[in-house]
Parts: sequence; C-alpha cells; structure tokens
Amino acid sequence: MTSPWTIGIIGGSGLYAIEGLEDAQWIAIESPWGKPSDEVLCGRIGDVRVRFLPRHGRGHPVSPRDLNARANIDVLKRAGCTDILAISAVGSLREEIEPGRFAVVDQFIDRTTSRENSFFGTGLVAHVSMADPVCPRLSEMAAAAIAGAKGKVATGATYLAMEGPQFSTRAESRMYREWGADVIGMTAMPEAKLAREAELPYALVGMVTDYDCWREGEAVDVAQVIAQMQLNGKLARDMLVRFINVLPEAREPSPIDFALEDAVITAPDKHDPALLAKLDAVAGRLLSGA
Ligand SMILES: CSC[C@H]1O[C@H](OP(=O)(O)O)[C@H](O)[C@@H]1O
Ligand SMILES: Nc1ncnc2[nH]cnc12
Repeated sequence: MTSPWTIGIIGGSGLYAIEGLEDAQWIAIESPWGKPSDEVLCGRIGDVRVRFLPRHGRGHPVSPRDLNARANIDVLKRAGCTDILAISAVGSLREEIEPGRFAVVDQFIDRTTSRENSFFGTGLVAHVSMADPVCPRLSEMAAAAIAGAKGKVATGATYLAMEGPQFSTRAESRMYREWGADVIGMTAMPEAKLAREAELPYALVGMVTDYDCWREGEAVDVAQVIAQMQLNGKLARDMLVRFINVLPEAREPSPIDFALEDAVITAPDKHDPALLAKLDAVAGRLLSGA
C-alpha cells in the first residue's frame, strides 16, 4: 500500500543527497518561477515517497541570497509533496544550545531584505497567516525522531534569518540574542513563508554547528560549519529515516493544507491571467476554477 505522505526534504549546507533511498532518481522539474537549486532526488523509504532537494545545489553553487526559494518550493509541490522537512546548519545564540545539538524551530525573525518572498503580488494579492509558521505535527515528529536516533534536541527555537552571505558582526549577534533569537541562519526565510503560501506544512530542524560570534574571542567560519555537519551526518540520516518510518498510516488533514482559503483578496475578475497561470501548482487547488 502506498502511504498518503510524500515528504519533501530540503537539505542544507553539508547535506547534498540522501543515501539509501529506494528507487532513487534525480529528476529535473521545470518551474514557471525560474530555476530551482537542482534536480530533485525522487525515491522512497518503505512505502513513503521522498523528494529531496539540496537547497544550495549539489556542490553548493548557490549563495543564500541568490536562492530561488519560489522555484524550490514550487518544484516540491509539483513533485507531489504533502509536507516539507527542512534541514539547516545554524549558529547558536544560546550557551545551552551547543554545537552538535539539533534545534527544532518554531518561530522566525526575518531580517532578509533582497529576496522574492511571495508567489502573489499585483494582479493576485494574498495574505497568509505566519503567526504559527511551522507545522506542529511535523515538528513533534522530527523532535521524536532526533531523540530516537539518540541525538540531543532543543525544541521551541526561534530562528533569526539574516541576509548574508557574510556572517554577523559581534554587535548584531549580541543584538539578536537580546531580541530572543536562539539560532541563526541565512536560508529558512522566505522558504518557510513560501511553503505556507503553497499550503505545504513545513518544519525546520537546525543542526547547530557553531556559537556564531557573540562569545568573546570566538568567530564562526565555513570549515567549522562543515566539520560539524560531517560529524552529525549519520545522526541526521538516522533521524530522517526514523521520521519517515514512524509516520502514521493515515494523514489527517492539516489546517495548513488550506492556508490560502481566506488569504486571497483580489476579486476573480481582477486576476492577472499570467500570474494565475504561474500559480497552477502552488494555488491550483483554490484558483483553478476561478
Ligand atoms: C556554510 S555556512 C553558512 C550557510 O550554512 C547555512 O545554510 P543552510 O541553511 O542551507 O544549511 C546558512 O544559512 C548559510 O547559507
Ligand atoms: N553562525 C551562523 N550564521 C549564519 N548562518 C549560519 N549557518 C551556520 N552557522 C551560521
């Protein structure tokens, strides 16, 4: 029997493929939103379909601020994903969230400035709620999978999305701590916003790689991030396999499956046909008959 879940996995820095997927095949999926970061690795674990996209592409050619998050989310939707589990390397802004720990994120502060952050716009305006930006069901299952794989986990983390690509200054890092952020990265926004617009439940697991630079005399570099990701590689894979293996047989509908229901404000006779056509995957459920 095929599972009702199709899990999209977005792999961050250091995670460019998943070994051991059954029937695995890299497939190019076209998007009206432009070029995604890479082909999608399509396969399955047991009877669950898995669609893996390396966020920066294989070999890491794509910079965080040039990521086409719209195309990335659109191709995962086109690949039939019902839910997305995203993985990111993150810096820690808290002593007790040490490198090696996994932080399950439940809030964001978005400090990105130069990215296309919506599928909607003039000609078809929509405002989705981001009050609760992640899917609690997926986040709980991810936390349980990390614990089951004997990983150390912190839940309820607030992720500060910075523009990059440079790492923060010490003054910024200290200010983000005062704002209540727990971990920092450059990529989960606007990714999480776009997943919500595409009615895809989304959860984010941060793999803590460093203490950023708020501690006296310490500063993060790429080598540190990659070394820690490599140390945690097996744990990350175990976590993913567990996460998929314990998905319930049935997939009860999530309110996020209907996030656009009360979000579109533009009258149908004012819809821009060109934009409407590009929204075929993201909002086809709601708008295809409009
Ligand atoms: C390689 S260090 C900085 C880089 O790592 C994180 O990427 P991702 O979230 O895709 O794991 C961070 O956001 C930066 O893009
Ligand atoms: N300290 C940090 N700042 C931003 N992105 C990161 N990714 C991993 N560590 C990071």
